[in-house]
Amino acid sequence: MITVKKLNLYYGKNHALKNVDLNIEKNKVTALIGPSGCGKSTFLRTLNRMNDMIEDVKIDGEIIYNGKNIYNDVDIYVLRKKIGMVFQKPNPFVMSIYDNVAYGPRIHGINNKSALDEIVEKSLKEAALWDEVKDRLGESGFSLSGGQQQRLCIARVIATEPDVLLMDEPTSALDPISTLKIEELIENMKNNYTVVIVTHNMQQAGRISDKTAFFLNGEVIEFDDTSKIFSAPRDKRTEDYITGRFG
Ligand SMILES: Nc1ncnc2c1ncn2[C@@H]1O[C@H](COP(=O)(O)OP(=O)(O)OP(=O)(O)O)[C@@H](O)[C@H]1O
Repeated sequence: MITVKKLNLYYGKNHALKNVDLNIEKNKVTALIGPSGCGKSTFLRTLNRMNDMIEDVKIDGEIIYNGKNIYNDVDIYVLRKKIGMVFQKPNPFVMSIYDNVAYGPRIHGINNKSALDEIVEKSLKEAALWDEVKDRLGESGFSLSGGQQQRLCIARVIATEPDVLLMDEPTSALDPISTLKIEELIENMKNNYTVVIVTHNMQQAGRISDKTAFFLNGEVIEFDDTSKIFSAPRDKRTEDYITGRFG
Protein backbone atom coordinates (compact mmCIF):
# COMPACT_ATOMS: atom_id res chain seq x y z
CA MET A 1 0.00 0.00 0.00
CA ILE A 2 2.70 2.48 1.08
CA THR A 3 6.39 1.77 0.80
CA VAL A 4 8.81 3.98 2.67
CA LYS A 5 12.42 3.87 1.55
CA LYS A 6 15.40 5.48 3.23
CA LEU A 7 13.35 8.32 4.63
CA ASN A 8 15.24 11.04 6.46
CA LEU A 9 13.71 14.13 7.99
CA TYR A 10 15.49 17.08 9.57
CA TYR A 11 13.95 19.89 11.62
CA GLY A 12 16.78 22.36 11.06
CA LYS A 13 19.76 20.46 12.50
CA ASN A 14 17.65 17.93 14.39
CA HIS A 15 17.80 14.65 12.47
CA ALA A 16 14.35 13.41 13.51
CA LEU A 17 13.90 10.43 11.15
CA LYS A 18 16.88 8.30 10.18
CA ASN A 19 16.84 6.02 7.16
CA VAL A 20 13.35 4.72 7.83
CA ASP A 21 12.29 1.75 5.69
CA LEU A 22 8.76 0.51 6.23
CA ASN A 23 6.07 -1.29 4.29
CA ILE A 24 2.53 -0.41 5.22
CA GLU A 25 0.20 -3.20 4.19
CA LYS A 26 -3.28 -2.75 2.80
CA ASN A 27 -6.25 -3.43 5.09
CA LYS A 28 -4.04 -3.87 8.12
CA VAL A 29 -3.62 -1.81 11.26
CA THR A 30 -0.01 -0.72 11.75
CA ALA A 31 0.92 0.64 15.19
CA LEU A 32 3.85 3.00 15.74
CA ILE A 33 5.24 2.74 19.25
CA GLY A 34 8.27 4.13 21.09
CA PRO A 35 9.25 6.60 23.79
CA SER A 36 8.36 10.27 23.69
CA GLY A 37 10.23 12.27 21.07
CA CYS A 38 11.40 9.26 19.02
CA GLY A 39 9.70 10.47 15.82
CA LYS A 40 6.40 8.58 15.67
CA SER A 41 4.21 11.62 14.99
CA THR A 42 6.79 13.07 12.63
CA PHE A 43 6.77 9.82 10.67
CA LEU A 44 2.97 9.68 10.61
CA ARG A 45 2.83 13.24 9.28
CA THR A 46 5.26 12.46 6.45
CA LEU A 47 2.71 9.99 5.04
CA ASN A 48 0.37 12.76 3.92
CA ARG A 49 2.95 15.55 3.81
CA MET A 50 1.70 17.37 6.89
CA ASN A 51 5.30 18.32 7.75
CA ASP A 52 5.51 20.43 4.59
CA MET A 53 3.85 23.25 6.48
CA ILE A 54 6.60 23.39 9.12
CA GLU A 55 9.43 25.81 8.50
CA ASP A 56 12.98 24.56 8.06
CA VAL A 57 12.04 20.94 7.38
CA LYS A 58 14.17 18.90 5.00
CA ILE A 59 13.05 15.50 3.78
CA ASP A 60 14.83 12.97 1.60
CA GLY A 61 14.06 9.41 0.62
CA GLU A 62 10.93 8.01 -0.94
CA ILE A 63 7.34 7.33 0.04
CA ILE A 64 5.69 5.34 -2.70
CA TYR A 65 1.91 5.31 -2.74
CA ASN A 66 -0.01 3.97 -5.74
CA GLY A 67 3.24 3.62 -7.60
CA LYS A 68 4.26 7.27 -7.18
CA ASN A 69 6.63 9.06 -4.85
CA ILE A 70 4.33 11.40 -2.91
CA TYR A 71 7.18 13.90 -2.58
CA ASN A 72 7.56 14.21 -6.33
CA ASP A 73 4.60 14.11 -8.58
CA VAL A 74 1.49 14.08 -6.42
CA ASP A 75 -1.23 16.69 -5.92
CA ILE A 76 -1.24 17.31 -2.14
CA TYR A 77 -4.94 18.06 -2.23
CA VAL A 78 -5.73 14.64 -3.69
CA LEU A 79 -3.16 12.96 -1.44
CA ARG A 80 -4.80 14.30 1.73
CA LYS A 81 -8.20 13.17 0.50
CA LYS A 82 -6.85 9.65 0.03
CA ILE A 83 -4.68 9.65 3.16
CA GLY A 84 -6.77 11.26 5.90
CA MET A 85 -5.77 12.15 9.43
CA VAL A 86 -7.38 11.95 12.87
CA PHE A 87 -5.66 13.89 15.66
CA GLN A 88 -5.07 13.36 19.35
CA LYS A 89 -7.70 15.82 20.51
CA PRO A 90 -11.07 15.69 18.80
CA ASN A 91 -11.27 18.82 16.64
CA PRO A 92 -14.75 19.16 15.17
CA PHE A 93 -15.37 22.28 13.09
CA VAL A 94 -17.60 24.99 14.57
CA MET A 95 -20.61 23.82 12.64
CA SER A 96 -23.39 21.24 12.86
CA ILE A 97 -22.81 17.51 13.08
CA TYR A 98 -24.17 17.19 9.53
CA ASP A 99 -21.99 19.95 8.13
CA ASN A 100 -18.87 18.55 9.80
CA VAL A 101 -19.30 15.33 7.81
CA ALA A 102 -20.52 17.02 4.60
CA TYR A 103 -17.62 19.50 4.64
CA GLY A 104 -15.09 17.37 2.75
CA PRO A 105 -17.48 16.08 0.07
CA ARG A 106 -18.74 19.67 -0.50
CA ILE A 107 -15.18 20.90 -0.97
CA HIS A 108 -14.70 18.14 -3.51
CA GLY A 109 -17.72 19.39 -5.45
CA ILE A 110 -20.66 17.34 -4.17
CA ASN A 111 -23.59 19.69 -3.53
CA ASN A 112 -26.62 17.55 -4.27
CA LYS A 113 -28.69 17.30 -1.07
CA SER A 114 -29.68 13.64 -1.34
CA ALA A 115 -26.14 12.59 -2.30
CA LEU A 116 -24.81 14.48 0.74
CA ASP A 117 -27.50 12.98 3.00
CA GLU A 118 -26.42 9.54 1.88
CA ILE A 119 -22.72 10.22 2.48
CA VAL A 120 -23.41 11.71 5.92
CA GLU A 121 -25.50 8.73 6.99
CA LYS A 122 -23.04 6.16 5.62
CA SER A 123 -20.02 7.87 7.20
CA LEU A 124 -21.70 8.27 10.59
CA LYS A 125 -22.77 4.62 10.49
CA GLU A 126 -19.24 3.50 9.66
CA ALA A 127 -17.94 5.62 12.52
CA ALA A 128 -20.45 3.91 14.86
CA LEU A 129 -22.08 7.25 15.69
CA TRP A 130 -25.26 7.32 13.60
CA ASP A 131 -27.64 5.88 16.21
CA GLU A 132 -26.50 8.44 18.76
CA VAL A 133 -26.86 11.49 16.51
CA LYS A 134 -29.43 10.72 13.82
CA ASP A 135 -32.07 12.86 15.53
CA ARG A 136 -29.80 15.82 16.19
CA LEU A 137 -27.76 16.27 13.00
CA GLY A 138 -28.41 20.03 13.06
CA GLU A 139 -26.81 20.48 16.48
CA SER A 140 -23.28 21.71 16.91
CA GLY A 141 -20.46 19.15 16.79
CA PHE A 142 -19.40 20.57 20.15
CA SER A 143 -22.64 19.39 21.77
CA LEU A 144 -21.22 15.85 21.68
CA SER A 145 -19.09 14.13 24.33
CA GLY A 146 -15.33 13.84 23.75
CA GLY A 147 -15.60 10.25 22.53
CA GLN A 148 -18.49 11.13 20.23
CA GLN A 149 -16.55 14.12 18.90
CA GLN A 150 -13.65 11.82 18.05
CA ARG A 151 -15.99 9.47 16.19
CA LEU A 152 -17.41 12.53 14.40
CA CYS A 153 -13.87 13.41 13.31
CA ILE A 154 -13.43 9.86 12.05
CA ALA A 155 -16.74 10.16 10.14
CA ARG A 156 -15.52 13.46 8.67
CA VAL A 157 -12.40 11.76 7.31
CA ILE A 158 -14.30 8.69 6.06
CA ALA A 159 -16.71 10.96 4.14
CA THR A 160 -14.00 11.81 1.61
CA GLU A 161 -13.48 8.10 0.86
CA PRO A 162 -9.85 7.75 1.88
CA ASP A 163 -7.72 4.61 1.41
CA VAL A 164 -5.61 5.24 4.47
CA LEU A 165 -6.41 6.67 7.90
CA LEU A 166 -3.58 8.13 9.94
CA MET A 167 -4.35 8.38 13.64
CA ASP A 168 -2.14 10.22 16.11
CA GLU A 169 -2.95 8.92 19.60
CA PRO A 170 -6.68 9.14 18.84
CA THR A 171 -7.77 7.90 22.25
CA SER A 172 -5.29 9.54 24.60
CA ALA A 173 -7.76 12.31 25.49
CA LEU A 174 -10.67 9.89 26.04
CA ASP A 175 -12.11 7.91 28.94
CA PRO A 176 -11.75 4.09 28.97
CA ILE A 177 -15.23 3.37 27.60
CA SER A 178 -14.88 5.82 24.69
CA THR A 179 -11.41 4.37 24.10
CA LEU A 180 -12.79 0.85 23.77
CA LYS A 181 -15.46 2.08 21.34
CA ILE A 182 -12.83 3.69 19.13
CA GLU A 183 -10.66 0.56 19.32
CA GLU A 184 -13.60 -1.59 18.23
CA LEU A 185 -14.24 0.85 15.43
CA ILE A 186 -10.62 0.70 14.25
CA GLU A 187 -10.72 -3.11 14.18
CA ASN A 188 -13.84 -3.03 12.03
CA MET A 189 -12.51 -0.28 9.78
CA LYS A 190 -9.61 -2.32 8.51
CA ASN A 191 -11.99 -4.19 6.22
CA ASN A 192 -12.28 -0.99 4.21
CA TYR A 193 -9.21 1.03 5.09
CA THR A 194 -5.56 0.81 5.92
CA VAL A 195 -4.88 2.28 9.35
CA VAL A 196 -1.63 3.66 10.78
CA ILE A 197 -1.87 4.59 14.43
CA VAL A 198 0.54 6.19 16.90
CA THR A 199 -0.08 4.98 20.42
CA HIS A 200 1.62 5.21 23.77
CA ASN A 201 -0.56 2.46 25.07
CA MET A 202 1.12 -0.91 24.72
CA GLN A 203 -2.08 -2.81 25.47
CA GLN A 204 -3.84 -0.86 22.77
CA ALA A 205 -1.16 -1.68 20.21
CA GLY A 206 -1.43 -5.35 21.24
CA ARG A 207 -5.23 -5.35 21.00
CA ILE A 208 -5.83 -3.64 17.71
CA SER A 209 -2.78 -3.78 15.45
CA ASP A 210 -1.55 -6.43 13.03
CA LYS A 211 1.88 -4.90 12.56
CA THR A 212 3.99 -2.87 14.95
CA ALA A 213 6.97 -0.62 14.32
CA PHE A 214 9.16 0.26 17.28
CA PHE A 215 10.84 3.67 16.93
CA LEU A 216 13.81 4.87 18.97
CA ASN A 217 15.69 8.13 18.40
CA GLY A 218 14.27 8.51 14.88
CA GLU A 219 15.11 4.97 13.78
CA VAL A 220 12.88 1.98 13.25
CA ILE A 221 14.50 -0.61 15.49
CA GLU A 222 12.07 -3.41 14.72
CA PHE A 223 9.05 -3.89 12.49
CA ASP A 224 7.08 -7.12 12.51
CA ASP A 225 3.78 -8.82 13.24
CA THR A 226 2.42 -7.36 16.47
CA SER A 227 2.19 -10.83 18.05
CA LYS A 228 5.89 -11.35 17.34
CA ILE A 229 6.96 -7.93 18.62
CA PHE A 230 5.13 -8.54 21.89
CA SER A 231 6.02 -12.20 22.40
CA ALA A 232 9.46 -12.65 20.86
CA PRO A 233 11.11 -9.36 19.88
CA ARG A 234 14.42 -9.76 18.08
CA ASP A 235 16.07 -6.65 19.47
CA LYS A 236 16.93 -6.20 23.13
CA ARG A 237 15.85 -2.52 22.95
CA THR A 238 12.38 -3.52 21.77
CA GLU A 239 12.11 -6.01 24.60
CA ASP A 240 13.26 -3.44 27.15
CA TYR A 241 10.69 -0.95 25.89
CA ILE A 242 7.69 -3.26 25.76
CA THR A 243 8.46 -4.69 29.18
CA GLY A 244 8.48 -1.16 30.56
CA ARG A 245 12.20 -0.87 31.33
CA PHE A 246 12.30 2.60 29.74
CA GLY A 247 10.07 5.16 28.03
N1 LIG B 1 7.25 21.07 14.49
C1 LIG B 1 8.45 20.73 14.93
N2 LIG B 1 9.49 21.57 14.80
C2 LIG B 1 10.73 21.22 15.23
N3 LIG B 1 11.01 20.04 15.81
C3 LIG B 1 10.02 19.16 15.97
C4 LIG B 1 8.68 19.45 15.53
N4 LIG B 1 7.90 18.38 15.82
C5 LIG B 1 8.71 17.47 16.42
N5 LIG B 1 9.98 17.93 16.50
C6 LIG B 1 11.14 17.19 17.06
O1 LIG B 1 11.29 15.95 16.38
C7 LIG B 1 11.58 14.89 17.27
C8 LIG B 1 10.50 13.83 17.16
O2 LIG B 1 9.27 14.35 17.65
P1 LIG B 1 7.86 13.61 17.44
O3 LIG B 1 6.81 14.53 17.93
O4 LIG B 1 7.78 13.10 16.07
O5 LIG B 1 8.05 12.38 18.43
P2 LIG B 1 6.96 11.39 19.02
O6 LIG B 1 7.62 10.06 19.06
O7 LIG B 1 5.70 11.49 18.28
O8 LIG B 1 6.78 11.96 20.49
P3 LIG B 1 5.50 11.93 21.46
O9 LIG B 1 5.28 10.49 21.74
O10 LIG B 1 5.99 12.68 22.66
O11 LIG B 1 4.38 12.60 20.75
C9 LIG B 1 11.70 15.53 18.65
O12 LIG B 1 13.06 15.81 18.86
C10 LIG B 1 10.91 16.82 18.52
O13 LIG B 1 11.41 17.79 19.38
